[in-house]
Amino acid sequence: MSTETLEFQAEARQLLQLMVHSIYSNKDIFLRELISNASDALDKRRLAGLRDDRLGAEDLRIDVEVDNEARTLTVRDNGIGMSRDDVVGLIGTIARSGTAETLRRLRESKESAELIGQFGVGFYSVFMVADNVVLSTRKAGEETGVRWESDGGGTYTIETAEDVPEGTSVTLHLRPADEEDALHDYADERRIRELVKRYSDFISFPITLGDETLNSMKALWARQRSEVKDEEYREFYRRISHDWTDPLEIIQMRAEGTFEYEALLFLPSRAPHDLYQRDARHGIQLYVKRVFILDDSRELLPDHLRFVKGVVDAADLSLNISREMLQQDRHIQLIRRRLAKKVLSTVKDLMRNDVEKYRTFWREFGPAVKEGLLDGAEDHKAILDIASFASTAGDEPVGLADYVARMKDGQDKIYYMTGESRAQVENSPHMEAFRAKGYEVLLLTDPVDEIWVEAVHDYDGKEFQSIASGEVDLPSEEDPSPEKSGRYASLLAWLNETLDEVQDVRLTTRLTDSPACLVSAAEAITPALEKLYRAMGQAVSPVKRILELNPEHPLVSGLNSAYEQRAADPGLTETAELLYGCALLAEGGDLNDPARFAKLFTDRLVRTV
Ligand SMILES: Nc1ncnc2c1ncn2[C@@H]1O[C@H](COP(=O)(O)OP(=O)(O)OP(=O)(O)O)[C@@H](O)[C@H]1O
Repeated sequence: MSTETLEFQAEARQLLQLMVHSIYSNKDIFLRELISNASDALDKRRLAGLRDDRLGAEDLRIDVEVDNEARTLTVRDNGIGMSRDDVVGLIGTIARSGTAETLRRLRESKESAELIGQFGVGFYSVFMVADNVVLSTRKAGEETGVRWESDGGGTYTIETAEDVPEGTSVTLHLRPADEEDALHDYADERRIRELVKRYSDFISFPITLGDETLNSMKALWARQRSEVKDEEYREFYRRISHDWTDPLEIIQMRAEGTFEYEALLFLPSRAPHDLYQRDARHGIQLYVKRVFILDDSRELLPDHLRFVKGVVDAADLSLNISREMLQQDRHIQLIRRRLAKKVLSTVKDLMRNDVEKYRTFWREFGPAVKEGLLDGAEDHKAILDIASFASTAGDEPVGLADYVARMKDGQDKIYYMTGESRAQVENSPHMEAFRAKGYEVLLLTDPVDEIWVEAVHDYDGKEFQSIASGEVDLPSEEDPSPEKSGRYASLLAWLNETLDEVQDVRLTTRLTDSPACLVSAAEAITPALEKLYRAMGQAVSPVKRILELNPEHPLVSGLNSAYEQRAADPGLTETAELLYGCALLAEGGDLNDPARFAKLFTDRLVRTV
């Protein structure tokens, strides 16, 4: 058979370069990557066998062989194998999205090694320890096999091979050991034994070296928590999550009775890069009686908990269950509800007992969890219970229960303001009276906050109230006196007519230092939400807002007197425009015509110098 020489795809080549000139400290991990791939291939084979007798295989296993003389190490499985196209497409290419980005991060990052596994580039890690690699494989059910070989440079060779058994074997020609470079002697059986035990003990297929089985094969989720070492959990987490940081929290569950299942879940300690991408992978694998069935099982946890990783092993499902069937299955829905509850209650415990961990969790995943406030009401209360928000009360985020406990006498609402940043919200004029009177205000600055506050009515019977929309009714606050309103009546009417941008002009007690602010009508959408809808491509007609004036401010009272004396003065119209513009700028809004504002403003300044 003729041998073909092919080039690695450009990104793959770059990645190989990184591996060959590896500066990563932990080169041991190549073995775990190979075993992990072999185990995946065995899972696929077992599943294929369940669905098609011809693909079944006895004695699924992973064999490791070392040849000290030849300095080779082979990892062989009798799993699903690969066709020629598979080899070219999967091994010669990095097919997953985000590769360019990954490479950039790999090059720049100090924690580079931690990124290798995350993006499905595991196989290439063999070039950290080998200067030549041969992969022989035959796909289950196919007649002929394939032999692939590369030294990790720009090219590889590929040829048809007749005498290859079903499954895959990968033979590494090992580079000379160099302890200084943390390149150990991987032809040393003791080392191999130790590495398999450390990294791959829980793999559910036997991993053998000669006659010896190296791993215990115990499914971690079926073992008592007290029997499992933290290190074993961490390794397992790494395998299923491709995240090299340790998990934040481990959750183990077991349900007995009519419908039995076991679950082992992990809360990661940092958000994956694709958390907010629509096609982001979910982290739950489904097993049925220890047999791997599916990963990326979206049905097992609601979307807003998509970052949770782990395994669910259900005893009573059919091995033939498909994704479509999962969506319909009543038991699955039950599991989903229980898992979601358990995750939220675990976070609640952290909030009480381990604030550091809780804070990490909420910082990384809070915005995703809050998406759960937008759909069915099921977990609203549990989500609000574990939510925390920046607040005017201090630098640390506060929970709603704490907010409610601190509410002032007579206060019956939870005050909040949404916006793009803490500074913007905190310095906005709307905050003035609340600050002056000592009311705590929550500062909601995640984009999702704009939406959920519309959907959720109250917490613990206390209504959410935006301080930037509707009328403020601070307890014990009096409305601007009727007498004062009378004195300002003609100014208000005139401004209302003059300023096209506003829907109404009125007096307020909301302000102490600023002359004016803009508020949304109680039922209207906020400017931020308007912006958000536009960004999502929805047509929204511009929403007019209400200009509120502080009658105690010299600019407002002065304008009132001036208007009484010389209503026809065109300078007053400019003052009105400037007043409106200042109110918009103060809350971080965008002026319609910044050049005109700057000009009017400059003209005024000229008169003062
Ligand atoms: N022993 C094997 N048997 C069958 N297919 C394999 C084997 N090893 C690798 N492959 C195929 O090659 C693909 C690429 O492997 P690689 O290790 O580079 O990435 P991955 O396994 O997808 O991601 P990760 O290593 O991060 O889990 C695998 O997804 C799998 O389809």
